[in-house]
Amino acid sequence: MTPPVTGRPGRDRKATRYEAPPGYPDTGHLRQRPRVAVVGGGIAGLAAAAALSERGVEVRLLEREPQLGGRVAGWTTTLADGSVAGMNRGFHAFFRQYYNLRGLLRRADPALARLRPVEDYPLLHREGFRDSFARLPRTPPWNALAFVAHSPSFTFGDLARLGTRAAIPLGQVRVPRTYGQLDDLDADAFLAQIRFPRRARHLAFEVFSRSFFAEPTQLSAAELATMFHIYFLGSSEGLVFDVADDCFSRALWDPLAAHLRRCGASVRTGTSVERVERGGTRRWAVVHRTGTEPPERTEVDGVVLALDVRGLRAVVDSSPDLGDDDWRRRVGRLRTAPPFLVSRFWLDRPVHPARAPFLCTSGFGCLDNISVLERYERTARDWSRRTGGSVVELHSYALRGEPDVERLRQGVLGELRRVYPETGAAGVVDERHEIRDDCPLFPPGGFTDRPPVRTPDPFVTVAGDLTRVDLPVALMERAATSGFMAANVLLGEWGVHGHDLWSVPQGGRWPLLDRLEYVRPAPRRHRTAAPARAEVARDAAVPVREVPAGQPGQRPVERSS
Ligand SMILES: Cc1cc2nc3c(=O)[nH]c(=O)nc-3n(C[C@H](O)[C@H](O)[C@H](O)COP(=O)(O)OP(=O)(O)OC[C@H]3O[C@@H](n4cnc5c(N)ncnc54)[C@H](O)[C@@H]3O)c2cc1C
Repeated sequence: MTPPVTGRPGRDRKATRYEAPPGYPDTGHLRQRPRVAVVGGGIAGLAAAAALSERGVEVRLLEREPQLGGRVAGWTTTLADGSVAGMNRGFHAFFRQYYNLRGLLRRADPALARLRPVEDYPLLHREGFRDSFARLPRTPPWNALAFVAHSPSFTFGDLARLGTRAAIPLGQVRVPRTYGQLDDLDADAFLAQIRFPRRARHLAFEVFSRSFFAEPTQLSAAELATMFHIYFLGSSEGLVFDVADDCFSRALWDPLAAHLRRCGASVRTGTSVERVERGGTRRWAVVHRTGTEPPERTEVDGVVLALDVRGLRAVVDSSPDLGDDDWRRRVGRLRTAPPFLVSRFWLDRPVHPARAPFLCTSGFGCLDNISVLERYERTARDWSRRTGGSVVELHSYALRGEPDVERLRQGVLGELRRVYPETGAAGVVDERHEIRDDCPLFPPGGFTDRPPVRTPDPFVTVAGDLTRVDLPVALMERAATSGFMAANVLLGEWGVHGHDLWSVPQGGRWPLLDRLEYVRPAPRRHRTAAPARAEVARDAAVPVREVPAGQPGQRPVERSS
C-alpha cells in the first residue's frame, strides 16, 4: 500500500538510510488488532498515523482544530468580493533534504506534483545588501565557495577572517555530538565567537535562526549549526526549495487524509483530547470531546502524543498516569517561542512582475518576509488573473509584548510599501491575520531536557518538532521523522516491521575537517545555561564530551548510492 522510497530519496549520494526495525509485515499475526490513538493532526501525527495504519494498526487520529496540518494547516475563506480564496498558517519552504516529510507526502502524491520549485530565495537588507541562492552549485564546498564569490555581505576576506578553530563544529555536525559542543551557547554568541561578519549576520539569522521564531540570543548555537549543516554545508540537495501549489489543505492534507482512510484510519478533526488514563479492556484510554458533545472515552493499546508544546503540557498535566516524575517535569519545562504574525492581503493592483515569489527582508522594522502568492498558489493565481490584483503574505516573527493586530498591520504594510513601492498605490480588497505563539523554543542548554520519542511507558510515545531526535533534522522534517520513529517504537512492541528513515549525512563532508578536534577558544557560559540534568559539556578548556544517545537509534545502514 505504501509506495516505498526506492533508491535514493534525493540527489545526495551521501544521504543516510536508517534501517527499519525488522518484524512481521503487518499486525496479522496478533490475536487482536492493536488500536492506537494519535493525538494531534500536524505533520508528526500524520506521519505516525500513516506509518501505523499502513501496517494494519487501527488508528484513531484526533485533531483539535477543524482542519489537519497543525502549523502547516490551510483552509478556504470567502473574501469581501465574494471569491473563495485559500489561507494558510504561513509560508513554508519544503526543502529537498526533507526526505521523510517528502516520503509522507508521496503517499498521496507519488510524483510530488503538488510541490513546485522556487528557484531563488533572495535576502534583502535595508542597507542595500542583496544575497541570492539562485544558480549556486548544490554540492559542498562548491556551494559555499560560489556563494562567497557572489555575496556582497560575506566575502572571501570575511572567510579568511573567520575564527577557524571556533568554526570547526560547523564543518562536522553530528547529532547529538554537536549539542555537546555548542548547546550551552546562544546563536548570537557563537557567531561573534567565530567572527562571522556583522553585516552578514542577517544571512545566518534570516535563513536559519529566525525560522525558529526566536531572537538569536534565545536560540541554541547547536540548533543553528545543525541548520547550517542540513541546508548548506552538509547536504548536496541545495538551498532551492519547493512550495505547495495551493493552500495546504487542498494541496497536501486532504489527499493525505484520503490515504489514511483508505488504510482504515479514522480521522477526526474538531476533536480535542482532554486526558489519557489507564484503560479497562486495553492498556490506555483517551478521553476526547468534539465541540459541545459530551466527552467520549476510547480504549487503545498505544498512544502517540503528537501535540504542540501547550497541547502536550495540558494533556500531561491532566493525565497523572502518564510518565514518571522526571519525564513530566521535562514536558513541563518546554517553552514556546514568542508570538508571530502571518498576514495576507488581497491587493487591487499587481506587484511588479520581477518580484520574487519569496523574499526575506532584514532591517525593515517588523517585516521578516514577503511572499507573492499568485506566483505559485493556484487559487491566488486565479484571483489575480480575474481581478488584476496581487495576493501578498507578510510575516513578522519574535513579537514583543502583547501583539496588537492593528498596529502590526500598519507596520507590515508600511514596510511592504518601502520594499515594493508599487504597492503604495494599491487598495486592500480584503485581508486575513493570524497571530499565534505555538512554535517550540530551542533555548541554549535545552537539548538534553527535551522529551525524546520514547516515554517511560513503551506504549506511549511523543512526536513533533519539540522532541529530541538524534539525527540532523529540524522543523517540519523533525516533525515527520519523529512521527515515523514513534510509529516504529509501537510497531516494534508488536513485532511488526517498521519504516526506514533517511537523513542528510552525519558529520562533515571533508574527512580532514571531520578529524579536527574542537576546543572552544574562549570560555563563555550562557547565563541561563542548561537545566540541572543536562549532560552537555561546559568546560571550555578541554574537548567537549559526547552527549549520551537519547533514544533508540535506528541503525544507519547505508549511504545511498
Ligand atoms: C508561519 C510558520 C512558518 C514556518 N515555516 C517553516 C518552513 O519554512 N520550513 C520548516 O521546515 N518549518 C517551518 N515551520 C515550522 C513547522 O510548521 C513545524 O516544525 C511543524 O509544522 C511542526 O509539526 P508538528 O506536528 O510537530 O506540530 P503541530 O503542527 O503544532 O501539530 C500539533 C497538533 O496538535 C494539535 N493539538 C493540540 N492540542 C490538542 C489536543 N488537546 N487534542 C487534539 N489535538 C491537539 C494542534 O491543533 C496541532 O494540529 C513554520 C512554522 C510556522 C508557524
